[in-house]
Amino acid sequence: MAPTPSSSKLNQTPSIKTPQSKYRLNFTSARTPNPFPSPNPNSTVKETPQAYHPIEVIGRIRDYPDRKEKPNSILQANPDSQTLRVRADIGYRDFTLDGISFSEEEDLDAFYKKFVESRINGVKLGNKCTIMMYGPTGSGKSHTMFGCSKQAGIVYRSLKDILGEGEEESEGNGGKKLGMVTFVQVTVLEIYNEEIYDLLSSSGGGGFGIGWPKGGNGSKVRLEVMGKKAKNATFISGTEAGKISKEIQIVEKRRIVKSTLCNDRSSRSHCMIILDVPTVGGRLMLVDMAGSENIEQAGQNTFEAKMQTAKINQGNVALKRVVESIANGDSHVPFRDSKLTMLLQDSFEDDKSKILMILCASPDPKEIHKTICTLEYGAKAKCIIRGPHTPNKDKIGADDSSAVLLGSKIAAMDQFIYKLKMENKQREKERNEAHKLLKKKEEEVAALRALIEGKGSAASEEEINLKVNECTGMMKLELEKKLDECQRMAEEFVELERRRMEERILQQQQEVEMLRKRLEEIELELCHSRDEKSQENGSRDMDVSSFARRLLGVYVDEEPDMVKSMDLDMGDQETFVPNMKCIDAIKKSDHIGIQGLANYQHLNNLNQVADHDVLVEKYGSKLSLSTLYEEEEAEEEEDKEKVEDEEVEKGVIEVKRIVGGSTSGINFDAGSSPQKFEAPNPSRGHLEQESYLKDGSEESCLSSVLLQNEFGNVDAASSRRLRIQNIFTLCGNHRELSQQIRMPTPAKKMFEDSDSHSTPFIGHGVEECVMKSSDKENLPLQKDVAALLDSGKNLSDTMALASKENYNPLKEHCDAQIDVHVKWEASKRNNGKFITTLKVVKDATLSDLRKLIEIHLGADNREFSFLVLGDPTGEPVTREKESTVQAIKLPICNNQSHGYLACLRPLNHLPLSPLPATSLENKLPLSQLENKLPLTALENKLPFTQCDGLSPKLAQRLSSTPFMRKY
Ligand SMILES: Nc1ncnc2c1ncn2[C@@H]1O[C@H](COP(=O)(O)OP(=O)(O)OP(=O)(O)O)[C@@H](O)[C@H]1O
Repeated sequence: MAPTPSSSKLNQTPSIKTPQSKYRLNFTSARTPNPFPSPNPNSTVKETPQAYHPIEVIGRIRDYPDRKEKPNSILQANPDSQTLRVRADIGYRDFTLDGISFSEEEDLDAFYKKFVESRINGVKLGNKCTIMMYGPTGSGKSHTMFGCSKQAGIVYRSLKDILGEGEEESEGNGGKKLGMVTFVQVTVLEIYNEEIYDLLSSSGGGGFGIGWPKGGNGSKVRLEVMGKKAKNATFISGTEAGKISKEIQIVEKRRIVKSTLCNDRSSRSHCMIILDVPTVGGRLMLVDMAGSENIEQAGQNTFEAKMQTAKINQGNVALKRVVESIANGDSHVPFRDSKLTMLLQDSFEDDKSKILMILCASPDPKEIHKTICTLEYGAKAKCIIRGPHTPNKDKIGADDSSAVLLGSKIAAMDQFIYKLKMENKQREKERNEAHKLLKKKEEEVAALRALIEGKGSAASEEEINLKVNECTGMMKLELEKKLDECQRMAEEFVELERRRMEERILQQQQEVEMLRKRLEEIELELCHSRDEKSQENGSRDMDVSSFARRLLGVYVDEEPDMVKSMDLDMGDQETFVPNMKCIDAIKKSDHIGIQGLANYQHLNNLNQVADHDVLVEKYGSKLSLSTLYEEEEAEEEEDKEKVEDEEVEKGVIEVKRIVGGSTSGINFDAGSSPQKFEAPNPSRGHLEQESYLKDGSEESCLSSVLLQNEFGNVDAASSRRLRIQNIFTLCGNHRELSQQIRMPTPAKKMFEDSDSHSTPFIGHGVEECVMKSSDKENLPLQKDVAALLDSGKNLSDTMALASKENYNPLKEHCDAQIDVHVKWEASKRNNGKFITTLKVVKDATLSDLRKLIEIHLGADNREFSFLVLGDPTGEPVTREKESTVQAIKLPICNNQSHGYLACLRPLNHLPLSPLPATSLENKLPLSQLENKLPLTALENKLPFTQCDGLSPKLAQRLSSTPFMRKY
């Protein structure tokens, strides 16, 4: 067992084991003198003027006088009488106390005098003292406090000391009696189960020695604690110690006691006797505490006993905590944990109060554990140090540290304050700047207001104008940018279109060139065909050859002086051209309505004869040839001159035969040369013409007139007549051309869709006109014209009449017959060449129509089949079905003339025409053609079929070219 530090070394070495001993040790040198001198002369406690131990601990070791065999004591006091050694089998443990007293050695009187009497003397002097009895049950606490029959206890002795027994002091004391305090007030309280009972008071009555109950809590008065004292506690006062002591002993019997294993009459409550000395203000508190044993050790097994023991221990434990707290220097001392500590608070806090703790212990080895606990408790209580004025003065060091801490805190706060000040200055500076800025803005606002309100609208107008100018400038810039962009885009577009047009023109030029070459081939083919069939067909081939030459001549670069105009005011030589038209019109006449190729050729030969002979005579052969052919071809024609001369001779013979054999209005001098014609006899004009028509001859009297007029061998009347005849013809031509231009959309569109733009449909109108002119039904018209000529009316009236009357017979004629326009089917290699227009009866079938077409085709005949255009199947009509299909089933191409379209599909797939599928006019925009005046030589060379679909202006120009109307 570790030795307990000796109390004797308290002032020398820090032997105290309590945690807060360091604080206590720091002030050992500043101890104040003990105001209550220890009665024990052997006490080692040194009184210091500044600090002292408020609790003096004395050990009281009981004795067992009743036992015969005393147990070996485990307690042994050192020679200094301040160290108690607890011996055990395994060692010992020393406890330093303020005094040790063995009851065996010192009875109560000696003990009282040694350790208590001095305290009581202080009470008599007005001091306060608390004497507590602490120890386990059966350790002699009550015995020491109250004594026994043989010995008086501390209570009596104290009362005796305080009240005295009437004995006067000796003269050595100055003749002054110690018993000058004549009475004391005594209060006896019981603290049981954390309740305070007034043992001097009972419900059943009061007064000393009168009717006190023997026990139990039934008559006890429970008191409340007010502050640090029991409220309304009963006290007894007296001057006689014996009586009071007796009374105390009597009421003490009212305490709750119970028999335990340790004590037959174990006190179960704390008893507190308060002796107040009113005359001096002294107080003596005597506390007999209940046993501090453990519950198990007390043998309390029942629930009530355990609860009771717990309550008792609650007071002891609370007192123990208070002592420890004070010893540890805690800022809080748990006085309120129990009623006992609450009543003892003044004893611990009052500087004038002194505590004497008597530790009662048993030397019995069986009680060694309780003994050690008691000694430990006392040793801790002994460590309590009180300052000179307050019990917690030992916290000065902490205060110093707190001061340092506070100083550092203050410094930090100063620094923080400085920082705040700096920030405040910065913000103040910012605020001033903001204030200045605000003032400046306010001034600006005020100036603006003044400007708006005061200075009037002039300034505002200037500002507005300035802004408007700015906006205008910006908009102008944007507009210029957009204009530049548009200009650039336009230039790009124009350039693109220009390139496109150039490419197109180049392509068209190539096409024209190709067309020209193809025409030359056609001419050659026709020449060959003529050569081959010249013997069979005679003069007809000559006509074809002549026609081919004419056609070829169209595409020869025209001479600048070449006349192609239809102006009626031209000279006689200029009438050659319209006369050619008349001749061509006459060629078209046929009594069955079919364009007779033989008649056409024959009449053409007549033309050739007239042209050639007259021109040779008048202008020379070269000039005559140059108007019809190219000069280069003239050389070639010289090789064929003989053949042509034969043809001319045949034509002249034919003309002579016609004129001579008929009664035509044109009289040829049979005996004269072919170049000489007689003027027609107007009086016989009708008859001659009628006979001519009846004769069925194809030649027209007008042709004769033309020829006669062309060569200038006619008189003025005949010339006038000839011109009117030309007008008549031209009016018919013009009408038909106009009809073609006004052709309704379906029919026109049909031609366009069938890629038949190059179809010479305009030619149909001319032929039709000629046919009607040559028809019998046209006789009245021609008679009217003749009469008109005879009457000498002007040309305009004549022309108007011709134009007007020229149309009516057609309608009547169409009632019995229909027009069938025959053409080849258009393809990539074939442009849909127009063949002719045939007149057939309504009942005619395709088989009948085939016969006529084959006759018309003649040498160019080839196998073909009819296409019923518009048929969804697109299939041609088979040969077997042609006899069952009527011509009127063919698609209508002209609603006014009841024309029908017979489209032929070649079966041998030979290219009928080398013309390209597209032509220049079909590609060029109409507007371009209209505006492209005058026409170039290239355009004048275009075939007549190219006029179809063109604008009237352009078509008229093209159709006015006489060489282009026939092919
Ligand atoms: N020093 C002593 N000399 C003679 N007898 C004693 C002494 N101490 C105690 N006794 C006797 O021992 C018995 C118990 O003592 P006491 O009642 O004083 O114990 P206690 O500590 O008060 O116990 P409890 O706490 O239970 O009240 C008593 O009969 C008492 O007479």
